[in-house]
Order: sequence, then C-alpha cells, then structure tokens
Amino acid sequence: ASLATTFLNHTYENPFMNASGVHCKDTKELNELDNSKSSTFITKSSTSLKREGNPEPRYFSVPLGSINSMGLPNEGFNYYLKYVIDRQQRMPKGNPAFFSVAGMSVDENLKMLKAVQDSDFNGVTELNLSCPNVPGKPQVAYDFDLLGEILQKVFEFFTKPLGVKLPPYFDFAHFDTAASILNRFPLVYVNCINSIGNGLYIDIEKESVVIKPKNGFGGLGGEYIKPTALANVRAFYTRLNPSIKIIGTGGIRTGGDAFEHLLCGATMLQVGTELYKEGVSVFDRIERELKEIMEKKGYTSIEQFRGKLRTL
Ligand SMILES: O=C(O)c1[nH]c(=O)[nH]c(=O)c1I
Repeated sequence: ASLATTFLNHTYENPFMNASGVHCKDTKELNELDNSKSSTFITKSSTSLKREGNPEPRYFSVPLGSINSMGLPNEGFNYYLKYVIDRQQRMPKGNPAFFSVAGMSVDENLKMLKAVQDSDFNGVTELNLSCPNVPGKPQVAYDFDLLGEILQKVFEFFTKPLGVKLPPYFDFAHFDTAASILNRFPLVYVNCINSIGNGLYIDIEKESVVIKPKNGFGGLGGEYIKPTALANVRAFYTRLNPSIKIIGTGGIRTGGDAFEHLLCGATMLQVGTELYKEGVSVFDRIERELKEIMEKKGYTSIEQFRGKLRTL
C-alpha cells in the first residue's frame, strides 16, 4: 500500500507532518523533523518579534492528551523565514515547507504576510486564526465579521498558497457560516482543528491545576479531541469548494486515527500531542500502522477511501 499524497501539485511520500507549535520552535527541532519520516514540517506560529510566552509550567501531558497555554512563545518572524529560505537553498528538491503566522492584530498579520509574499519562500503559508491562549485576545475565527474582513484584506495582495488554521466549531450554524465565508476566498486548505480552547485538567492528589497561566485553563489536545476534530474535518469537507483541501489535526495517535481522518476527507494529517510525547519516531509507527490497516482492507492507495465515510 502506498501512502503517497498529492497536495498542491506536489506528491509527498505520506500525508503526515507535525502540528504547528509542536517540535518546531527552533532550528534543532525543525532539522530533526525534516530528517524524520514526517513528509514535511510546519514552523511554530510566529509574531513579528520574538515572544517569551506565558510563565511555566504551560504545557502538560496527561494520560488522554495534553493541555497547554503557551502564550505564543516563538523566535520571531524573521527567524523562521530565514530557516525556510535557507532550507530551500540547501535542499532545492526538498518537499515544500509550511510557514505559520499568528499576529496579535489584523495589521500584524498583514505585515507578516506581505513579507512572506515579497520573500523567496516558495512553500505554503498557514494563517493561524485560532490561538486560544493570548489573554485578552478573542480568537479571530470565532468572530465571523473579523474572519471575513481579514481574509478580504489578505487576498488583496497575497498570491502564494495560503491555508487557515481553525479552532473547533460545535454548532451546525457555525459550520455553515464559517464555510460560506471561507468559500469566498482562494484558500488552498483549511486546517481543522486547533486545540479545544480553555479546558481544565486537575491533579487530584495536589488538588490543583497543572499549568500556571490562566489559573490552569488551557487548550486541549490528544485523545480528548478526536471526535471533535473528525466532525470538523467532515463538516468542512462536505461544505467547502473541492479546491479547498482539508488538513486533519487532532487526536491522531495511531494509524487507525489517521485512517478515520482520511475517511472524513482530510488530505494532509498533522500530529501534535502524540509527537510531543513520543518524538519524531511517532511518524514511523503511525505510517506502519496505517499501511497495515490499508492492506488488511485491500486498499493500495489513500484515494480509494478518502472522504468515503459511510452514513447509516
Ligand atoms: O499557546 C500557544 O502558543 C498556542 N497553543 C495552542 O494550542 N494553539 C495555538 O494556536 C497556539 I499560538
């Protein structure tokens, strides 16, 4: 069975990559990703200037997933742009990389995207509209007027491939409204989902929360969020123009989880919490498991079942 995946006219050897924010903060982590069985990588969401982020502990692995309130710590926009452009020069035949931006304002996002547009970067850009952990900043993707406004302004000048990272939605009216806005723009993908915002994990022995920022409230990842992630992948796959692909993120821990995201219609698959727990060897394991499932079912390619989720 082949895991070959064509996305934006490029064929990747498999659909797997990291989720932004995990194992992608600096050159060391990005190089390790690039040298792993991950088919490509995405950088940590960047702001114009370097940010320290929230006080620690701000990420905590728990049995069924993770909780985080990182607060957008990153090395700054120029650091990551330099990394991806140096890599293009080092590896001209390398798989296109993904570059994530998460400005603290519409203007900051426009400024970074203009710089990407004017740069030699030839990969894919992800506009993160769903960071749940910057105190006082409501998520753009939960403000539908702002969502339409920012995309309108972006596509007045941005002509390179652009996707958006979305938070989970939980209501059909929201799926419908979000999709009707997104369908107005030449996006190449939507990435569903970001962490489920503002969960609370308690350590019963200590009778305490486990992360310092926001009195312990943080974005949930891992097994907790797979049903919500699958629903969002399916909801947008069935609502968006076929030219807008879906990247499936959330709760991918095994080959079976990956298969389920593909059944819902995902093209690329991102691994976050499980990558944090296992390291880059997680890609070897998940790829092997997905191949085994496909062979047991008699599939030789992903196209044979992508999006073909049955209903009753
Ligand atoms: O707190 C973070 O840095 C963070 N954490 C997340 O769970 N999702 C995000 O998009 C971000 I920008």
